[in-house]
Amino acid sequence: MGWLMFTGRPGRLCPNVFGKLGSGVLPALSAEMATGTSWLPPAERQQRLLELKATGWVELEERDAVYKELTFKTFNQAFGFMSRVALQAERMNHHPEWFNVYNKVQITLTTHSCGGLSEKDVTLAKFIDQVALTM
Ligand SMILES: C[C@H](O)[C@H](O)[C@H]1CNC2=NC(N)=NC(=O)C2=N1
Repeated sequence: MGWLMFTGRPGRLCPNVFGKLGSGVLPALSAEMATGTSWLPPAERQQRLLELKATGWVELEERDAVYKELTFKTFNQAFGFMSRVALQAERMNHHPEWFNVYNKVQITLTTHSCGGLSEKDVTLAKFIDQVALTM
């Protein structure tokens, strides 16, 4: 698996992140902010991306998403891994885009509702790393 250069793409604002200004000072707590599917503040985003890159995730250049390719010994292991991730994805209501051929699983994480990376992608990526360690 190749490592891509950090593209330096600034964090993008998720639609509705700042809702309607209630009192005029603080942003309203939007549904995205409450569920962890909103834009990550730039400093936090940079820190989380550093952590994910340290475990083999790469930022995609063509869209605001992270990608990782995992190789297992057998199809059974790959499918067992996918089953565990699928159950967690369903619990989180946050689903990976993925592709499997025999013992390889390619995973892309992004958040549809905000069109980019959110806290849920980071949480799911870290869960995926933990599961992969146990296979
Ligand atoms: C309607 C429902 O909330 C959704 O479409 C959920 C399900 N899974 C999801 N998965 C991902 N990756 N991003 C989402 O925004 C998302 N939204």
